[in-house]
Amino acid sequence: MLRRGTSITGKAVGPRRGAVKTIKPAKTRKIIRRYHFLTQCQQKLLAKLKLGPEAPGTLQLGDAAFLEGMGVAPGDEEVERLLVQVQKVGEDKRALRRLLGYVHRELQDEEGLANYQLASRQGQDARRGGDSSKVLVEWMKELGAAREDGNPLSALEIGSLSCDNKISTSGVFNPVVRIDLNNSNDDKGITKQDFMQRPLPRSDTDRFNVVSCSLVLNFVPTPSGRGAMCERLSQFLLREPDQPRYVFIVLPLPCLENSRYMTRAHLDGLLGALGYTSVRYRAAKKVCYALYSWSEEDVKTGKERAAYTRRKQLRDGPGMNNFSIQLDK
Ligand SMILES: C[S@@+](CC[C@H](N)C(=O)[O-])C[C@H]1O[C@@H](n2cnc3c(N)ncnc32)[C@H](O)[C@@H]1O
Repeated sequence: MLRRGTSITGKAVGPRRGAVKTIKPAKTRKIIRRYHFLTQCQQKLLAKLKLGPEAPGTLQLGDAAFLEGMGVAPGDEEVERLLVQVQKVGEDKRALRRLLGYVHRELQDEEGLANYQLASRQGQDARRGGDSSKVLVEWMKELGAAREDGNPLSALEIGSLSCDNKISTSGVFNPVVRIDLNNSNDDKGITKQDFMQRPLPRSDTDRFNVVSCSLVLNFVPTPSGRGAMCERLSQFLLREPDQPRYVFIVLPLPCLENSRYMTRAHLDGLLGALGYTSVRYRAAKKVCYALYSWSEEDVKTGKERAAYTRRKQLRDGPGMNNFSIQLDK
């Protein structure tokens, strides 16, 4: 289907335009779909151009074709048609950089991002009956890790969209440090920060009992980027002995159930190589929740880790996707 004409910039739905704070469900889905479509286009264009994720920022500083693409009017029919078939666009580097510029402009549009986040926040309820941290809180209580006696657990929430999610309101976690790549400007308790750029802790003061990574890994565009994110998670877990240490990961169900390169067992193995042990897992209708405990002594090297540094096809079938996570060699 040709997706055109609708910019994620949208109309007066984002917080920066003032009072309107809701988006109709159909529009919510449209905004989220458009954003994911653009992210995928960007990923494919970068791969074709053999460029890294930082390239748009550099090209923006003076590449003529890229800047020309940035100047194309949103919803341009010809460009939209090319984007839908981006794999088939030839190897003309100039044309590819022009398309990249077009996609980049829309992805960078602050109001569009605010709308995307607003849509995602609203989508949380529609998608899975509430925010995913409900499951995290439930599991922490089940495991006896949660202490509501005035000595709660600390948490880092990556990809936080709201200060009102259970992770922040249950009393099980305190403090909760919330970060997100973008910031919808209406939520003062969320710091705009790329987790991959967050300064590494020098002591346990900057580390946490729990790192939550809900629907974030699938947002990272490349397998090696996802691997790097997985690798980085444990840097933010407490080192002090006897402290609970967990990561909570939520993924769209098809990432594990319908991928050629990823299964639940493979994810457990990959995280196992990084020192994690699976303690809870639940597949819901559209997403899956997973909780892992971590221990520094369980970090593997050599062959056990090397098995996850290559993309290996695990199964195949019609309609399967290519989601994968790859560790650095
Ligand atoms: C689909 S939303 C999910 C939000 C929410 N956690 C949930 O479960 O619904 C993904 C969020 O992850 C954020 N994100 C992706 N990569 C990130 C990174 N490297 N650092 C911080 N936030 C990131 C994006 O900005 C986006 O808001």
